[in-house]
Amino acid sequence: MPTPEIKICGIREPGSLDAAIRARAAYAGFVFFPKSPRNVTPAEAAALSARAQGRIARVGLFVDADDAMLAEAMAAARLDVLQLHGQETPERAAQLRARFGIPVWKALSVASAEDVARAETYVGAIDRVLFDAKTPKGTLPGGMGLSFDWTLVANWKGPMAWGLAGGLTPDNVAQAVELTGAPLVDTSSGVESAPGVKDNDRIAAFCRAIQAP
Ligand SMILES: O=C(O)c1ccccc1NCC(=O)[C@H](O)[C@H](O)COP(=O)(O)O
Repeated sequence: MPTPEIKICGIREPGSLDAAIRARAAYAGFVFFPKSPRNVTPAEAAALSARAQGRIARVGLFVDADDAMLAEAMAAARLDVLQLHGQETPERAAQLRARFGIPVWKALSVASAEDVARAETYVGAIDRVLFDAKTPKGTLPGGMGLSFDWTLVANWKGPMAWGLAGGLTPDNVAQAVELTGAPLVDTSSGVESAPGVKDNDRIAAFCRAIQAP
């Protein structure tokens, strides 16, 4: 089985970015969502983005963001990928993909087979679906350290690229990859010491757990 690509999400500090790069993660995620403990301002993202340039791909994460917020973040942070983590419809995803001309990923929250099947409705609108855990009403729509039943996406053969997120840690990511065959894994709280505080040793351990020596 090929080694999955790795995305470390919710990076706010240069040291965490460097740790992700050293650990050979493919993607660094910057969260543009003021309610998140991982939120970055466009100015903070611009500095991180400059440091990341050419070393790791930059994913901007948004939750039902309006056009003005997206445009400001895009201009500041020179993002490589747009990740939509709210209730964005296929039409909205397609519109943003056309407007910004970069790949769009859509996170879908999963608790049942029907949730997984919703990916089909995004064919032609997105470049990758990220299956993430459903979170309780009134909490953040991601980054909560919750996982879902991985058998729902085991060896998923859908019409687009995909990735697995939700509750992945250095201790369980190898098992998750073994069970699902996910081509990309995404973690945030699993490599933190507190909400919004990345732990460089955990970033390294997470990547090591699924990479060939
Ligand atoms: O991380 C956040 O704070 C966040 C806030 C709002 C929407 C999504 C958010 N994170 C999404 C991610 O990309 C996470 O990596 C994914 O949900 C998995 O999180 P975790 O279970 O903490 O690894």
